[in-house]
Amino acid sequence: MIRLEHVNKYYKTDEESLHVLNEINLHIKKGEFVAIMGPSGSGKSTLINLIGFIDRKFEGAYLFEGESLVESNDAKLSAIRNRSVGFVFQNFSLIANNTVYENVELPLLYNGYSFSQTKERVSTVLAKVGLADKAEKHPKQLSGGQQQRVAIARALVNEPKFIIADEPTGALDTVTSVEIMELFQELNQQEGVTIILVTHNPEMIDYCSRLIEIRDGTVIQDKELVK
Ligand SMILES: Nc1ncnc2c1ncn2[C@@H]1O[C@H](COP(=O)(O)OP(=O)(O)OP(=O)(O)O)[C@@H](O)[C@H]1O
Repeated sequence: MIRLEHVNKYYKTDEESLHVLNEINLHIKKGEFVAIMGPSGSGKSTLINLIGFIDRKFEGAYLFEGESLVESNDAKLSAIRNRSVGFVFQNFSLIANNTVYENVELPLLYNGYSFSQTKERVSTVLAKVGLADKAEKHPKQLSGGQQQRVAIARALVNEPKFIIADEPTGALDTVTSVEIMELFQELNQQEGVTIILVTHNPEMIDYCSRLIEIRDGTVIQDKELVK
């Protein structure tokens, strides 16, 4: 599904050029649950921004479902991003003044769904993440773990091809982190959701099917994890 070939990325200033991704070759298949680990500054965010169609300024090829996106303009890339990828962040990124329902509904607003289709989809994903009874609450009335479940529901509501979760448990306590990782695992194993997880926490890789380690912009290890 995701194929990177000889990808190099530089951040250039007047004085210097920083080589942040160095000859990345990666193939991520549908249904995988991939952990990306590496020290701070190793290039993880740069890599997921590229995979998530946020950044298209790099050298090399990105083939998504066999199609090269290098020539796509910003409008086409946003359209692909909206229908292909759901994002989950460390800080949840929910809108405080909106209800849970309104937060989850947001990605659907641009897609021309009817009121009843929207309601059906939002109810389905809220049930999937265990929040069927919280639709009318506001984020601040929920625990951190529940807020992250709302963010996961929002990421899923458009039925994306894959999910990028950037340190999704970074702001949560240990027990809640386990619950969130179990939810990701369940979504991956039972619903076939493809997940790319960035984490600093080695305990999180127990839930994943593959580990990619990055150092100084280079993949230093890429292995399947046997359960
Ligand atoms: N917009 C930018 N302009 C210049 N340099 C940048 C920019 N964004 C990132 N960098 C540099 O690129 C390198 C890789 O950064 P990146 O954010 O991808 O690392 P990371 O592995 O995600 O780190 P962290 O775990 O701290 O989030 C770092 O040296 C960083 O300082």
